[in-house]
Amino acid sequence: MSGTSAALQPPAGAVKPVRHPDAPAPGELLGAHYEHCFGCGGGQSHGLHLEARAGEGVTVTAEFVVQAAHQGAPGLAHGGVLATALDETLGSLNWLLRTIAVTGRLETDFARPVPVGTTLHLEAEVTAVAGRKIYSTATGRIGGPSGPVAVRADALFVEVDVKHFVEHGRQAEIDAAMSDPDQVRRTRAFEVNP
Ligand SMILES: CCCCCCCC(=O)SCCNC(=O)CCNC(=O)[C@H](O)C(C)(C)COP(=O)(O)OP(=O)(O)OC[C@H]1O[C@@H](n2cnc3c(N)ncnc32)[C@H](O)[C@@H]1OP(=O)(O)O
Repeated sequence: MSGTSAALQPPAGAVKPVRHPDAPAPGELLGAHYEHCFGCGGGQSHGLHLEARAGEGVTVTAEFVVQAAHQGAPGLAHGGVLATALDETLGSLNWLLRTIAVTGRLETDFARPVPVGTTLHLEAEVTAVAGRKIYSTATGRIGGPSGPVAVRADALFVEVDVKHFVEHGRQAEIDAAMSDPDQVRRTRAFEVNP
């Protein structure tokens, strides 16, 4: 059963997403967009360390191994952590569009419990774009990439200007990210179209 509400139905006039010509080739790992991102960054010891890979069109696949630090009930992944894995995977789609966007709405179905030690196999795709609104969907499977769906989500991301981060982020982290001598890291911290 899907939890998709009317708010996540693309409006009339929505168009198919267009893969950016400079998007990573299908099969290529996207790498972390920001070292301190809880979803994908290597600098978060209890983070998800999710690894996403470009697919065909505007799709990605990703893997997340549930660690003991991600428990809710004994031996089981916390639902909020699973929602984070879906959010991060969906967010990584924006790198294929080369659009800076943030999650406006995320609707999640939890279909099966996910034990600690499980590899969650995630797939996500952008389904439609309407102005600044980006509609997308994702699944997380267990027992292999073709295993049963344990979690799924539908989302609306909203395109923002880089000012969104500069105006709202804490100054220390903004300054650190902006002054990174590595141009790629500086750019990807905010997923800005270079
Ligand atoms: C750098 C990449 C990082 C990726 C990390 C993983 C993704 C994340 O977790 S991002 C972090 C979590 N998200 C956030 O912090 C976002 C917080 N929210 C906001 O900043 C704002 O509400 C924001 C930007 C989403 C929308 O605000 P604003 O820019 O003023 O746009 P606004 O005019 O309200 O909305 C634009 C359109 O989206 C729609 N919309 C906005 N929010 C929603 C929502 N929750 N549900 C449905 N529709 C919505 C509006 O109805 C509007 O539609 P229309 O154009 O048809 O009228």
